[in-house]
Amino acid sequence: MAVEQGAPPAEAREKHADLAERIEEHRFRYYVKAQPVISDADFDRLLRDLEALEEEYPELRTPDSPTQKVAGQYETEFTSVEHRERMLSLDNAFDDLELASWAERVARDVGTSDHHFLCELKVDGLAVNLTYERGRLTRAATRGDGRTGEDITPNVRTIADVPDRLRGERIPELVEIRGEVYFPMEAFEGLNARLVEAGDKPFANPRNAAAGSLRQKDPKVTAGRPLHMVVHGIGARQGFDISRLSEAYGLLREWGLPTARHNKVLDSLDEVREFIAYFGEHRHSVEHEIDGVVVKLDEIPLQGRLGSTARAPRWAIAWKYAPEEVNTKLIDIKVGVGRTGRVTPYAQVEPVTVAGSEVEFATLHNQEVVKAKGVLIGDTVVLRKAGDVIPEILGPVVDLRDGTEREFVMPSECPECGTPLRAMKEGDIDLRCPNARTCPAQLRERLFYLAGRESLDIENFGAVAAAALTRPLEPAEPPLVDEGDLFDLTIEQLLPIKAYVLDPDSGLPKRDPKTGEEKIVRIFANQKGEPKKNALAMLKNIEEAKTRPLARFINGLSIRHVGPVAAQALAREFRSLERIEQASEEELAAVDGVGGIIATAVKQWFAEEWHREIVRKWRAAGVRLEEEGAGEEQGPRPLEGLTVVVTGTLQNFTRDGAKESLQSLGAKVTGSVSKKTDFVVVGDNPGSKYDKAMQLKVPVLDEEGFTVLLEQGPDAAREAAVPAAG
Ligand SMILES: NC(=O)c1ccc[n+]([C@@H]2O[C@H](COP(=O)([O-])OP(=O)(O)OC[C@H]3O[C@@H](n4cnc5c(N)ncnc54)[C@H](O)[C@@H]3O)[C@@H](O)[C@H]2O)c1
Ligand SMILES: [Zn+2]
Repeated sequence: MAVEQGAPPAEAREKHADLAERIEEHRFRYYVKAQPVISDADFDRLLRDLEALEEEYPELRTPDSPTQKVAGQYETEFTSVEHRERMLSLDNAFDDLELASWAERVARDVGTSDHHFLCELKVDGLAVNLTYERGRLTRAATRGDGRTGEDITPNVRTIADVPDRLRGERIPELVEIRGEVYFPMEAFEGLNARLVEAGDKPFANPRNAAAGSLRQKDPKVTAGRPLHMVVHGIGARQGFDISRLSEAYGLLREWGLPTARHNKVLDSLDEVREFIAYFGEHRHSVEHEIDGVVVKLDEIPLQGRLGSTARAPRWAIAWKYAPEEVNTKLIDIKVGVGRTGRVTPYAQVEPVTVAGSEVEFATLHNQEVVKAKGVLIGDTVVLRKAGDVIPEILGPVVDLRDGTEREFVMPSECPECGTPLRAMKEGDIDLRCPNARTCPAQLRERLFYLAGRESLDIENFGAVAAAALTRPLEPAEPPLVDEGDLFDLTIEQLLPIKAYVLDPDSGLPKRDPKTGEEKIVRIFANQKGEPKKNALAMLKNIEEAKTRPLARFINGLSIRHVGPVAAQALAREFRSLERIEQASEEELAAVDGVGGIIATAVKQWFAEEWHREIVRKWRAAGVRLEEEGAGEEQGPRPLEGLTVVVTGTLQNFTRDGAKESLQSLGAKVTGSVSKKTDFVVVGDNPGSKYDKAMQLKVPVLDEEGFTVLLEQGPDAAREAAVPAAG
């Protein structure tokens, strides 16, 4: 096809001008105000759109296009300073193809296959240039447009990581050190709380907090912020010859500069891919937020051979991970009631996709947290979903407020039963619904937990069943008014039940997307009124659950402060629920892993008549509520006296299951390896406990060896162990 050399159509010019203007505006808000109004991902998309347009109409790619510049040139209240060497941005790779074609270009243009990749983490903060002259910090500046930055020397001097003087040997005449200043995630909530308290604007995320904290007129304000720095580059230099960037970092470190800990020099692109994949998985085990990996050519002479474009070096590329932060609208703040009556606010946001899943709700913990975050209902907020963690709201985008936003008010009554809420003890921040027995929310949540994995592990019994059995739309009388009748449920009781279909995240009724009406269904019966398969399965599973170990029952009672660990300890010590009930507070408190607070909570629990009634009904239904071999005819305890540590993932046991099996045979299970440990059971990905065991020559059992220990005892297991003991 013949290339037409005509001028770009007016439409394209307009689109270009519009995009360019928007990008400049967002850069100003981001770099100067530290209050961006769109997410980085949305910003990157705008820039990519502009690039695509310029790809199509190269004439539009003028030197002052945002694609050709590091950032804008802004008038600010700081003095401008020239960098001795330009500070550049980075080109991005968003997929493997882009990474591979970068590597290919590098290989072709350096003219030698003898080169190395230096992989670094991409720190999410703001770029700073430090100038050291004869070892003294003489200037610190922001990146600005890459040639001229802002002089922020007094502010940077307040950062503890940044040495005022370099120490050690071979200190050069002059060197520019480039790095990233960041604000730690853990300190972020506290900062916003203080800002809101003082009537100031909160920040939307830690990166903006870093920029805002550093670009302060008064360096005393900066000094009060816990800023850190990581060094990731070298600019101009005199009297400092380097041939490999990685080696230069070693020297910088000796001088006292905060170089990165996770850098790695690699030979091949495949290893680079592994590095990228590894930190994609372990993103949150790094001490600062990262948004990608920067791959650099390690050989400095070869870097020089490749040079730079107006915007970025050709010898480096930034691999960006999927963003974990998005902007969305905070539609409402609602409250939920948990199984112990705790009432927690949660955010309902306009649904967004982040880190691969759709998010509609985010936790807010309690009314104090809502206040500390400084968010208002109606705000645009930054929502973060990191790995498996529950989504959370970082902060509001204050600059988008239009005055219609309103403050959240914590309700004074339970949203499900109307009982006035209160703190259960003085000093408690959490408010609770005191109506433990009949509050539908608490009962539903308790049942859900009782049937859940940590307790009786009843399959086919989830949130929907818990709600349907306790608060059906029909019949008027629910089959369960508390957990007492759980083991007496019959299929006849289940068939007529009609209930809302609940959203598992919010516990709220789902709606028909077409009519907007709440979905109502017969939960346990089909159209013909016959039992559904899962109803029968549920009843069968409930029946089977009667024989679960005692600890699981204790855990499932939702006694305050009693979780799986305390439940184990109580079961192990007393071996029947009856004996736990009869024990004095002192006896309870004396048990290893129990203590005073739990002992009091257990006594208080049994003091309630309706709680004792639950236990009576369960017994009457055939639940034993004792450990096998309790009482006089105590079963054999072949592992009595042994101390065992379990680490890593086993195929046929959960961690708890492995523990329970050991404890039921009399072994003590502990969390750390010492000389007194008799065996360490090791599954997949065991970590440091395995190393410790090897070091101390403690016998290590794989899963097969573990089975030998359970079935044949310690002597046989010692033979099956990995390092022959002794
Ligand atoms: N939300 C908004 O409105 C808005 C506006 C402007 C820019 N931004 C965001 O800012 C970023 C773009 O800015 P950019 O030009 O700085 O590009 P960039 O963040 O993609 O990459 C360049 C920068 O990465 C930093 N960096 C971190 N770790 C590094 C390492 N190990 N080695 C080398 N450099 C490292 C350097 O400071 C360098 O200047 C993007 O994430 C963009 O989304 C957002
Ligand atoms: Zn209630």
